[in-house]
Amino acid sequence: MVLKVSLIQMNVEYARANANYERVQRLIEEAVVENPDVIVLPEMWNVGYALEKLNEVADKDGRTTKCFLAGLAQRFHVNIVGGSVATAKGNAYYNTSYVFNREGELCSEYDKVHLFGLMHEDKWITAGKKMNRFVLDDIPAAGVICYDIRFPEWERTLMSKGGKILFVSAQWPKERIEQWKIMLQSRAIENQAFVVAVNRIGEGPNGEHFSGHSLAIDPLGNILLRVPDDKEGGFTVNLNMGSLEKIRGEIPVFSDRRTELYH
Ligand SMILES: NC(=O)CCC(=O)C(=O)O
Repeated sequence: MVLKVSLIQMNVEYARANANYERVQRLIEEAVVENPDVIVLPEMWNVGYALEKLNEVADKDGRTTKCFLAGLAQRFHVNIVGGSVATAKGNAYYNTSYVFNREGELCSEYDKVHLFGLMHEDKWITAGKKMNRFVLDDIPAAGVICYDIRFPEWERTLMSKGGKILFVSAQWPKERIEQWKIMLQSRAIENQAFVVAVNRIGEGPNGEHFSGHSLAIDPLGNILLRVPDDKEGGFTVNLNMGSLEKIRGEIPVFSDRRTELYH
């Protein structure tokens, strides 16, 4: 079985939610022409890292985003791994990811677990405490957000129940893009899973340059798609899901684990 995935690499306008919703809608409308099975968005695409303005711009209970993404998923009959958005829930702010299936049903809600101090995320955002596993078109998958990829034990835990695709949404600066690539290839190889990672482009509030470099990687670590740096659009890749069982059968890293020794 081949799964067609469209990576939406896009600029994010600082604190301008309406402009960003319009941009996502336009890019999804363009991407569906290629008839993808899954669409993937970057991190914090509703307002960027507008951390000091969260009281004005965070999406209350994610209501606007959920309604928006559910509507697009249903309208185009496509699964959407909705990157993440800044949300306000109770008295706290979160970096929240929503996943919708083709019927527009919410499959997962995940609050980023590892907060990135270098971009002051930990001062403003509350860390999540739950996993992000979901099933799309009968394929078990998991999702993480940006800095989460530096914690291989987190991805291992998420993928240890048979996950076949790891989705990553990010705002990862160009200056560390080589680390991004190496870590994503490592997460693919060690979990024998496809990795689909979408990074934003454009400039951040503290002078960061985000170049994109979104990637789709196969379970052997080969790069299937590298989106050109600084290019905006939907970029589509085919994942041959059939290749996975053979790879997992030949080198059974999950069943060869010695978890009794790992303390
Ligand atoms: N938004 C993020 O979590 C950025 C993580 C990052 O840049 C890193 O180097 O890690």
